[in-house]
Amino acid sequence: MRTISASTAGLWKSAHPGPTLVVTALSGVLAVGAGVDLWRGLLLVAAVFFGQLSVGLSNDAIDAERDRAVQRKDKPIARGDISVSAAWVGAGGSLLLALLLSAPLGWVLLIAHAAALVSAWSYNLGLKATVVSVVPYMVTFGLFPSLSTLAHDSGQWASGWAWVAGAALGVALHMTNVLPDLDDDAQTGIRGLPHRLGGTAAAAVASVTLVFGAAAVAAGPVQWQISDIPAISWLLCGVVVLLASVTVLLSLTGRPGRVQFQVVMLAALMLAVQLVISGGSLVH
Ligand SMILES: CC(C)=CCC/C(C)=C/CC/C(C)=C/COP(=O)(O)OP(=O)(O)O
Repeated sequence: MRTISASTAGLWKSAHPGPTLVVTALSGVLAVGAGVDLWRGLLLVAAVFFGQLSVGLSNDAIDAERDRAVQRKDKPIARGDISVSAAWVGAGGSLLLALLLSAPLGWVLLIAHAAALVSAWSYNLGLKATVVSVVPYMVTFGLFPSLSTLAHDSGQWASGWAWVAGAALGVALHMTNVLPDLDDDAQTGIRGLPHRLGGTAAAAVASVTLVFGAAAVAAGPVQWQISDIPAISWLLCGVVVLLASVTVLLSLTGRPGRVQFQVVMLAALMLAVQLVISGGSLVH
């Protein structure tokens, strides 16, 4: 019989803990940048955390058969550590909590968060195997900065540049997240956009979109007046260009893809921190 702690550990591992924590941290940093009150910020961070748990758990529940077929050692369901139904209960409960925690922040925020989650679940439910696999990532991450600005009392949508930057980072995340799984996916019939492009081209697209996202975060808040970009933004933009080059170089040298995904997540966090340090506003 499985112990409670082993099941909890399995559920946590199944929820894609790395991306869950990074996306949750991003919501916190952006909430600070948007000047959200402490209690509203905490509610938002908790809502985003549970929303991400629901995305990660449902992803593994849906992929269970395929992951078993290729004997994925990193998947608790495929290893037999937890059951598919446990993952579904966790995913459903987390989704409910995400929506309940979003509701006190206003109905526009609730709808925006629900839309971001529907988009992410649509990836899990089938879009991941199609040529438009990147679209849910663009929609979810395009909406993402607005979750922080809508959580503010003034309840505004984020500016266009923030949608563009979020969508661009979403593309980079998708392109690099699938890199380590290209062979397993080929065996189980998953042919999303990065699979069709091939590993090196996907890494190249990730690098270009990463740099584009960094440019939008640096120049967007100053209405693309290049001379007004603060020194700290230039500096962090330079670091992102370096990270983007590393992403391509790692692919060209045939290194395992997990590192590229971690590089993109690090860059996304850095860009959010840059926005806060430079005092850039998400709403103009
Ligand atoms: C739009 C969207 C899904 C946003 C969610 C943000 C994010 C990066 C979540 C991580 C969990 C996840 C669904 C990864 C993709 O799984 P996979 O099945 O491609 O890869 P896997 O084999 O590692 O589970």
